[in-house]
Amino acid sequence: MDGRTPVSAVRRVQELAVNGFDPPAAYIVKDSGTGPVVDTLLSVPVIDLSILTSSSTSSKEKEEEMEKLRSALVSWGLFQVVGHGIPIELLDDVREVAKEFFDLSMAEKKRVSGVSEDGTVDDLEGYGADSIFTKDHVLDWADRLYLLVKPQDQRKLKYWPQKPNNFRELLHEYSTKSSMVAETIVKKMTELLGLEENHFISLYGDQAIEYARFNYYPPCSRPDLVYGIKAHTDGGGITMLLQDKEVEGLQVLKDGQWIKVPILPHALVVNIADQMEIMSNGIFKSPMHRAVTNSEKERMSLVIFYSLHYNDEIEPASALINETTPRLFRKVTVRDYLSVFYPNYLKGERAIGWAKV
Ligand SMILES: O=C(O)CCC(=O)C(=O)O
Ligand SMILES: [Fe+2]
Repeated sequence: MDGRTPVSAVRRVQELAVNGFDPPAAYIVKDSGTGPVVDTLLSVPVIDLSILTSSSTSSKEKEEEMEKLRSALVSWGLFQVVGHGIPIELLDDVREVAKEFFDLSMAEKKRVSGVSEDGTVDDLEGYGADSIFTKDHVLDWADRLYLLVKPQDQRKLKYWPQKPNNFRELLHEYSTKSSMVAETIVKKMTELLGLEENHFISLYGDQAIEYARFNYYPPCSRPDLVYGIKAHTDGGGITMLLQDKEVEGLQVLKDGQWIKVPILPHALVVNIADQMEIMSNGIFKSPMHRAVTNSEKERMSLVIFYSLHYNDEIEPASALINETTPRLFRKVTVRDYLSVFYPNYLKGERAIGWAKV
């Protein structure tokens, strides 16, 4: 990473938003604006995880829920999960503490920033906004707090806010509980693919990588011209997202149409990411998704990314490859994949083509 001085690295979108002026050119989308979301009868699948985990549900119910999960993974790559077992109070508390963090003064927030005062991006972790690698990528209307959560001994606590004072504890607790949910879901995915139970274990084992990203989207006077986060797929294995409790914004691309992901206040949104698309030989889809802003209300989301370790090699499971379903992807290291992924992500393009055979 070189040390150029991008406007967004010095200023935060929150600072740009307070004056209510039109967004600067660097944030404005180049095509014809953010465009309409099609009204459709299609609705994002909702999976009740408790049906799959409880000993008191019948095998018929379990089969039906597994079938729903299979169809969600194959045709959407994104679904909402209820019955996940994370206490509602914890979800509310972690959202609240994150909101309190973004409400702190700019000086206080910048104490946990990976960006120096002169705008040099020292570290992608910490409080920051989009980092600029190329001049031509359009900036997102968002500020972020990005923290490595696992492996635990690699946490950079200097970027973990000490204010609000229960922030660290709540993030730790939330991420521990959400890892367990991720583990359950990944095991069910393994079962659906007919693979050996531990096939994807490195997604949540000791060496797995887990990042938390708090996205803060200030209101924008021209939501028709900017994205909170531009269309992208995620680069990890799977992603778990806690939406704002009141303000919508997330959309997923399904069969060429952008579809809103409605708010279910205590559900988690789970999406497949690129590593899993590769390992499942394209059976599970890593969907394009994006978030839009609005002119009245700030919005926040908390996203946890689960990735294999950088040194791991990923490739389609051999049991999924045969004469009728040929191998779609090469063997690549996670490190190489992510190094191709990131510049593409910033440009709003998919990287997965690079890993195709
Ligand atoms: O804020 C959202 O709803 C989407 C965030 C997201 O997709 C991401 O951080 O990768
Ligand atoms: Fe995402």
